[in-house]
Amino acid sequence: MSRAVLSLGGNLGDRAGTLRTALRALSGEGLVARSVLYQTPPWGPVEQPPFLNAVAVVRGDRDAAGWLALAHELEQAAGRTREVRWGPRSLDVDVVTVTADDGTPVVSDDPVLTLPHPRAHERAFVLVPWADLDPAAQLPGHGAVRDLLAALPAEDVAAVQRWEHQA
Ligand SMILES: Nc1ncnc2c1ncn2[C@@H]1O[C@H](COP(=O)(O)OP(=O)(O)OP(=O)(O)O)[C@@H](O)[C@H]1O
Ligand SMILES: Nc1nc2c(c(=O)[nH]1)N=C(CO)CN2
Repeated sequence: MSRAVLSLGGNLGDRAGTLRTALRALSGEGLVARSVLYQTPPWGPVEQPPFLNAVAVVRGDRDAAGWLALAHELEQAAGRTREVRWGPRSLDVDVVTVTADDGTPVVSDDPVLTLPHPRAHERAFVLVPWADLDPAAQLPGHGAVRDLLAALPAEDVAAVQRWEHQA
């Protein structure tokens, strides 16, 4: 058994419908908790519409590769095609962390699955929903999620806004 933190986001089509469908699918995959949906400005160099983002915690029989496979299944079910890096998409699911049941974090520098996710610590669209869901969350190798948020520019954090009030 392992526990994974997943980041979900999308900025094309029916964003809320797509995210809620993916979160419903996670209910059958050991969903432990999920954040509400947040509206977030696009992170990265590509000019594009705002995203909706959420974070989910799942626990089940899968190993790290199994959580990545699930992430890809959810993206495919949402009709995702891979085009521009960091560009618009109907659904992106990233594996942020995987933790074994004894608390050991999975660490990997394999480009097919890098863990913890190498950019999570600098993304308010990941850290805000994650801290909301689990105020004591830790990102292995980087420390407390709340401290990482405190280190980001305040305007980046403030721009991540609760879009629905109840999950
Ligand atoms: N922790 C991870 N979670 C998801 N994908 C990962 C991870 N580590 C490596 N990858 C690999 O990254 C590849 C590209 O992923 P994707 O197209 O979602 O990138 P992106 O969303 O544009 O960028 P980013 O990874 O910065 O969010 C995937 O095919 C996957 O194998
Ligand atoms: N706000 C926000 N920005 C992004 C997102 C995302 O999910 N949310 N995903 C991206 C793909 O890598 C690039 N930029």
